[in-house]
Amino acid sequence: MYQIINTEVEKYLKSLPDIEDPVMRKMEEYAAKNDFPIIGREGGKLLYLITKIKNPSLVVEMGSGFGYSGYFFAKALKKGKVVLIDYLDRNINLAKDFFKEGNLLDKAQFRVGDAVQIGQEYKNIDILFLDLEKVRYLEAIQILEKNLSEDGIIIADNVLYQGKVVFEKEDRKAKVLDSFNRYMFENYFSVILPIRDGILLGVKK
Ligand SMILES: C[S@@+](CC[C@H](N)C(=O)[O-])C[C@H]1O[C@@H](n2cnc3c(N)ncnc32)[C@H](O)[C@@H]1O
Repeated sequence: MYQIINTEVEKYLKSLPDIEDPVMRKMEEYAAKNDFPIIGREGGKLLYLITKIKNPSLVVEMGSGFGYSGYFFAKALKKGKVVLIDYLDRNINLAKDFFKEGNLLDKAQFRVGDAVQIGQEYKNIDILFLDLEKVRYLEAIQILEKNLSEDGIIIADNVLYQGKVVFEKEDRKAKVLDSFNRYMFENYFSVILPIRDGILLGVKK
């Protein structure tokens, strides 16, 4: 794993005062205990901010895990819903439990199955969040882009892939992510924020 942000800067960022939400904290503890990769507090707060600014009617998450990223979307939603999709029943059931505890069940829809397949059922997606298998990012956007609303936003996590897109260009996943990033920069107005593992934001040109 390569260091994307200077360690001291990262420490400073983590030391700033933060929101307290017992369910969020519980989810972070679950992730740490089970070594489950989540977008993390800074990434989650970015999802929250974008949702507040955008005021979307429909958010679709591809690869929801046990609901941590979805929780930030749901918490920020004023209207509409977030669709959480994951392959694993176990993850989605856990997400339902956490959402229930956070009183957010009415903001969410839970789906089990392949996110690329299920995602296609939704039209006019205002925020499409990609956090599924990295090798499927390019396929996912190419299939789902027609389902985005006019000013839809794409958010993709892990696009720097622990720095491997820069330092291990021959790595199979790094290659696919590099192709995805290039596609997003050519066809969309995109930026990559070096938060944690790299988060890409894109809108139609
Ligand atoms: C990195 S974890 C998701 C973390 C979550 N987004 C968060 O930040 O809290 C990736 C998840 O995607 C799921 N997944 C991977 N490929 C998928 C696919 N094609 N369809 C549905 N789920 C998928 C895995 O089961 C795993 O739970």
